[in-house]
Amino acid sequence: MSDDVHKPVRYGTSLKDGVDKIQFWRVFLKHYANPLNDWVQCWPENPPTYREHMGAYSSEVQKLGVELTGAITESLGLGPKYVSDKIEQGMQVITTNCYPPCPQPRLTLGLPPHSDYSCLTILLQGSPGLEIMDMQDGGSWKLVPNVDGSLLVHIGDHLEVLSNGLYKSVVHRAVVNSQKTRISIASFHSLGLDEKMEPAFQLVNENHPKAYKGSSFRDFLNFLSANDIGQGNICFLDTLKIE
Ligand SMILES: O=C(O)CCC(=O)C(=O)O
Ligand SMILES: [Fe+2]
Repeated sequence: MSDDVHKPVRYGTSLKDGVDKIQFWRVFLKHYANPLNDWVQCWPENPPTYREHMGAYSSEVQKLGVELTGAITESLGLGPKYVSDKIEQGMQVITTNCYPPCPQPRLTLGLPPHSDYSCLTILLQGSPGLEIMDMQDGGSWKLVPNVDGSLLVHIGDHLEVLSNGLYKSVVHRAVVNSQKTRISIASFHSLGLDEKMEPAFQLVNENHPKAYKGSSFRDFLNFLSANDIGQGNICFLDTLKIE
């Protein structure tokens, strides 16, 4: 069990076990994954096929993350290579979330409302439980249907920053149920640990002044380690906004 958010391999039950005030109905395993050869030997040895199977999944989903980032920067008029090479060399964190059945699911959450710090998150869910906040419907929670074999893609905080607010990061949470264990696998794609994400200068002008400060993945980890985000009153993106 580790509450040090800077560790490259962590498992635990809450966001920061024993530190955060509110505990959530989740166990997780979280580890770095890119470049695979640098990290795979730190991953769990059991079950014996874990490294092989998760390694194959991580590499494929990393390629998809690079491709999607290219398509998104192209849609912003920045060209497909604006950050995709940096994403290719950058951080990939894989989190496997396990939400056991909960006798009183209405009294807790699997994960509290949050947006991901990443540029992009690619999520595989085994059964429904992910909810997103629908800003076009007064901020109400909408359950994301589970389509077998499909992947879900979230815009993260760093893409909101890069686009100077044209793309919005998605606020989401995980709910639990009393019937069966739910598993999800999230792959977070970002720049290198110390590389700052800044709004693209091409998207900053008189009508759209720079709306966010630059920040790195390490800045996010420092924020996470200093704050209890499960209480719902503080989020990383808000600390980056320039009023
Ligand atoms: O389990 C889910 O559907 C959401 C997981 C998630 O939001 C996360 O790991 O950041
Ligand atoms: Fe998330």
